Formats: sequence, structure tokens, C-alpha cells
Amino acid sequence: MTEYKIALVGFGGVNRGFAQLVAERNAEWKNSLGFTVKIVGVTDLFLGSIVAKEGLDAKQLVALPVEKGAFAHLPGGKAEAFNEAVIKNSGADIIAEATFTNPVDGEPATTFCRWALESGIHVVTTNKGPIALHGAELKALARRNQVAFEYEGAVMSGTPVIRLAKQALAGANVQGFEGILNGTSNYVLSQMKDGLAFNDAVVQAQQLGYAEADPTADVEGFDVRLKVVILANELLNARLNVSDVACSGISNISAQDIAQASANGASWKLIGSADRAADGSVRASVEARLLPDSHPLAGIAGATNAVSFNTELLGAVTVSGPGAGRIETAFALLSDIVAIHTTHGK
Ligand SMILES: NC(=O)C1=CN([C@@H]2O[C@H](COP(=O)(O)OP(=O)(O)OC[C@H]3O[C@@H](n4cnc5c(N)ncnc54)[C@H](O)[C@@H]3O)[C@@H](O)[C@H]2O)C=CC1
Ligand SMILES: N[C@@H](CC=O)C(=O)O
Repeated sequence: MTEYKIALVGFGGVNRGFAQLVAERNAEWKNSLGFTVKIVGVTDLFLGSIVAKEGLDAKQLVALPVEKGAFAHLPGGKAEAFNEAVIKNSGADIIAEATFTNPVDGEPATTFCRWALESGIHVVTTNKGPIALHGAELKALARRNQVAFEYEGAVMSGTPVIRLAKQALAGANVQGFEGILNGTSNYVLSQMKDGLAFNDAVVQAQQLGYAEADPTADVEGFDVRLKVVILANELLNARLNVSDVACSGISNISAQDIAQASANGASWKLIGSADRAADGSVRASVEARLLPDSHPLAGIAGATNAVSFNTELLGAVTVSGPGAGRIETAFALLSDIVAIHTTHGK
């Protein structure tokens, strides 16, 4: 029976959600997935760090209070985040990277991924920055070191759109896509439709674990822009940079705009899209669009996301599912570990 030793980098909503899955389901995974997971290290800027090669009690980790330096209260724990030591020296086979997404340069998460890959350790991550901004370099580094770099949760949380489009739609010839790719902004627009003020809806999205550390990234479209770059580069063989994608958000949409749209049988949605032109070039954008209620994306409400792939052989293939959420995104990490088990498992 394979046992994967995992170190968690960042211990906010997503990796705590992953620890919860381990606490509740490890025994079940033994039978259903053919492996178990042992958490051998955790490091977090705010909480500190801890390493235990014999394995940490996942239930105890989940119950850790969200207090500065909290890991220092556990035997062997430290108040400081010794990220490099945890990544390189905890004995982990896999690093689960879930620190803040930095939409400008992808750091320091990109460095965390490099440290792991250079050390021959697999990486699973939900962080959009390293993939959108340094994806080609990190994938090459993973190949050179014969390890996996997996990031299904970076787009649409636990809804498996990247693997679906790359594997199940291989050969169908994806020509483009359009989608609702941010849970927070879609939640905010839905709540505003029900009468809540913009700022109150953003606070709710933060409390529910959907929003970025700085929710400006959600409501101004920067988060969707990273996801559009990731999907376009993965599926359309584009080489887009963030600066190639025109981007605007939803912060200028008023309650009155939403009510008026509703009265006219339409809804405002933040849409990320990309298309391959006849000359092979790829154009992409992020913008709020007014969709008639008959449009397949108009009825997608709350933190649910959906993406419609335009394929040559099947026409439109639309996938909908959770776009944010702690456990939902933790599931994406699990699905990445399943992929590693399939490709690299003993
Ligand atoms: N929450 C969600 O629904 C989804 C989140 N993501 C991405 O997953 C990642 C994690 O998300 P959450 O857990 O919700 O965020 P979070 O804000 O709850 O947790 C992030 C944790 O990382 C820690 N951290 C930040 N910088 C660090 C550093 N330099 N070294 C060590 N620790 C550091 C923070 O102290 C915090 O505890 C983010 O990149 C986010 O964009 C992706 C898909 C969905
Ligand atoms: N803040 C993001 C989280 C997932 O990427 C969102 O709301 O979609």
C-alpha cells in the first residue's frame, strides 16, 4: 500500500480543508484510491511551522486556533514559518502549495514550487500565480526532475475542467472558451440581485472562504485574467501573458443596473474568454457582459462557475460546478494526488 508523505505550505482555508479530508477519509482512500496520506510538515506565514517525520495528527491540525504563531503550542512546533526547511527537509514526497495568489509576479509561491521541484518533490497547488506567470518554466523544471507539477484547483476549484478539456476533449479541437471563472464575483452579483449591497456581499464571500486575500482581485477581474491565461495556454497552445488580456471587473455595476437587467430578462456576468483566430493567434478578455436569460451561462448563480468550450467536433461543451470553497478546492488537491498516483505511483 502506498503512503504519500505530504507537506502543506500555507495553512489557510484550502490546506486546512485538505487536512480535514485526511482526518475524515484517509481510511476510505486506502480502499477506494489505493493510497493513504501522511502529513509530515506544515508551514504558514501567520501560524508558524512544524515537522514530524512520523506524521502529524490531521484532526489536531484542523482544530489549531487561527492565532499568530499557533504551531508553537504543538510539540516540536515553531512560531516562525520555516518554509524552505519544511519544503526541502520534511521528507515529503509531495508539497501541497496553497499560499496567497500574487497576481503580479506569482511570488513567493513560485519560489516554493521551484524549491520542491528542484529537490525531486512533486507539487500540487491551487495557486494561480505560479502557473499563469511561470507555468512553462515550472513544467520544464518538473520534467527535468521527473516529478509532477499538478494544478487542477487553479481554475474552477474542485470542478475538473483542466483535465477534462486536456484529456477527455483531446482530439475534439478546442477553438475557444467563455466562462464564469470567479466564485466571489458571481456570488456578489447573485446576492446583489437579491437586494444585498456590494460591500456586504463581498464580506459574505470572504466569510465563506471564496475570496482572495485581497478581494480586489476577485471584483476587478484580475483573478479571472490569471485563469484565462492558464486555460488559453493549456488548451489553445497560446503563449499569453497577463498583459495580453484586456481586463475589467464588476465594481462599477450598480444595484440599479442589476435590477434593470433583471426587469429586461437579462443578467450581468463576469466573463473570461479566449478564441483562436484563423491565423492561429489567440485573443482573450475579461469583462462584465449582459447576458439574456436564454444564454447557457445566465442562470449560473452564487459561487458556482461554468465554462463553455467551443470545440470543432462537438460544438459547445459546457461544464458547471463549484468555483470556490475550502473543501471544494481541497478536493482539487486530492485529485492532483490521484493523478500523481496514476502516473508516478508505485
Ligand atoms: N479558497 C478558494 O475557494 C480557492 C482558493 N484558491 C487559491 O488557493 C490558495 C489558498 O487559498 P485559501 O486557503 O483560500 O487562502 P487563505 O488566505 O485562506 O490561506 C492562505 C494561507 O497562506 C499563508 N501564507 C501566505 N503567504 C505565505 C508565505 N509566504 N509563506 C507561508 N505561508 C503563507 C497565509 O498565512 C494563509 O494562512 C490561494 O492562492 C487561492 O487563490 C484557488 C481556488 C479556490
Ligand atoms: N477567489 C477565487 C477563488 C478560486 O480561485 C474565486 O472566488 O473564484
